[in-house]
Amino acid sequence: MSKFIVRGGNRLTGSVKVSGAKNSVLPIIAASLLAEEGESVIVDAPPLDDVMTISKVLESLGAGVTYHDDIIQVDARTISTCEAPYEWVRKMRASFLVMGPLLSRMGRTRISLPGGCAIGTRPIDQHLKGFEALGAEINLGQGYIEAKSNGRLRGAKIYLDVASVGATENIMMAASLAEGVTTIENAAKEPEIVDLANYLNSMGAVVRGAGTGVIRIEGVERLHGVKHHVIPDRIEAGTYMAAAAITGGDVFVEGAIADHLGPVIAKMEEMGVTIIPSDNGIRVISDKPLKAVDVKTLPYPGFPTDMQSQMMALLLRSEGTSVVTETVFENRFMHVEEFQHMNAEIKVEGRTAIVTGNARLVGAKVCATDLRAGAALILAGLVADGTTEVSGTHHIDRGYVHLAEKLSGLGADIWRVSLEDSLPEAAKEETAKAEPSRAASLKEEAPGRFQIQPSWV
Ligand SMILES: CC(=O)N[C@H]1[C@@H](OP(=O)(O)OP(=O)(O)OC[C@H]2O[C@@H](n3ccc(=O)[nH]c3=O)[C@H](O)[C@@H]2O)O[C@H](CO)[C@@H](O)[C@@H]1O
Ligand SMILES: C=C(OP(=O)(O)O)C(=O)O
Repeated sequence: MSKFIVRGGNRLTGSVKVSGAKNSVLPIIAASLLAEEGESVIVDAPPLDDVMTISKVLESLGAGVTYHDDIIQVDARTISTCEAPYEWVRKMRASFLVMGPLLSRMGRTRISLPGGCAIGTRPIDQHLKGFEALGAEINLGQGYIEAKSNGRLRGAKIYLDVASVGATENIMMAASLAEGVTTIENAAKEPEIVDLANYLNSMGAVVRGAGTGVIRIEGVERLHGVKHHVIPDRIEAGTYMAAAAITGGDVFVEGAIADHLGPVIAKMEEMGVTIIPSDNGIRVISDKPLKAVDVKTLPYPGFPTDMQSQMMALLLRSEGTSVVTETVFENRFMHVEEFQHMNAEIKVEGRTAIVTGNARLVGAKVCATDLRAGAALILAGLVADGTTEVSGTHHIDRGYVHLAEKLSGLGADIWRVSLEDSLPEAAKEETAKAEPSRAASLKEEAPGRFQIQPSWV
């Protein structure tokens, strides 16, 4: 068990480097399953818990996976089963992305149903509709989904009822080895879709139109392993941009691609933040009071739902009242209650949250209910009076590499404590309440009891 401790009040300055995109690397690792020849080498793979989870899924299928210095190597020539176990699929929805590759390469697959999660029910009907259109027979039972095809999948025209990122990716991967041409209409347009298409194309696939609403895939007979560099994580970048903006800072977010962050940049500029994009990153200068703005999440190129909670933290510190509308997920306001523990005034009405600005945030014990909620609470902690303790760190570890270290590098007063079970209750209580100086001295007094959490590597 661990938590982040944040002491508010520091202005952030300096430079922070963005890691590879979680939402790119996960489908790309899944797509490596399609390589019947050669090894796949995925560079700039961030050492995230989600990356470990998908690697475990691949290993359970018989693939060889190694990780070293942000490089993942996958040998999928050795896959021996097409059944992905509950043990790993339950941990992360993106595990379901192995279904398309397995179905098209092996002609059959059985995968545990991915669970719903805090932010919404997250059905998979569009993935299954796509597989059926490609000729697969789908059966559901005992918590598993089975898909079978009689020979090769056959290309088809598929219209997605919602522009689902995961369904677009799963269908693109399945269609890459299908016979004939597949067209996905109302496809998702996210940069991660383009990254996956580039990866598939360098493996030998023929995918055209990624990044637009219509993607055309001409099936090929075989794909091979390649080396690929994952794009920088636009949501991690947006989170550090928000950290600079909320603290009145001046931060260079190295590696951030302005083209991928259009709506985030537009909203921050509307708030009065100066954004200077360059070839190798984005500089964010926040030297004026922030102005309230309204935000509505939408599929790309709209405002990303994965930045909604971080934006709400900023709006709490802006002048005026803002309206935040979440249209992508039906339950993505769980952070509101946690913000309220920090003295925030927010009223939720259905999919809309009315945020009262100029909040005097106070440090509190709060819980990350999902990945981005955790990031948003840390942002609020950076400007709160006193100390904020954010638990639920396993959510944050899914998507942020060395978050405390990166923020400390910019001057934030944040660190992570891990309480070993052996620590007496009284000491745990004391530490939980401790001021940083006290926690630091406890670290020295009891070496081994406190530690920076190791990453999975
Ligand atoms: C690993 C990954 O890339 N995760 C991202 C991906 O998730 P993910 O791929 O799961 O998100 P989707 O784009 O599929 O979901 C968008 C909406 O479509 C609905 N839906 C989806 C599939 C389906 O078959 N039926 C259906 O109704 C969902 O419930 C949701 O309301 O895109 C989301 C939306 O940008 C991001 O928040 C996630 O960070
Ligand atoms: C919702 C997210 O991810 P996932 O789809 O992996 O749950 C996210 O990255 O904010």
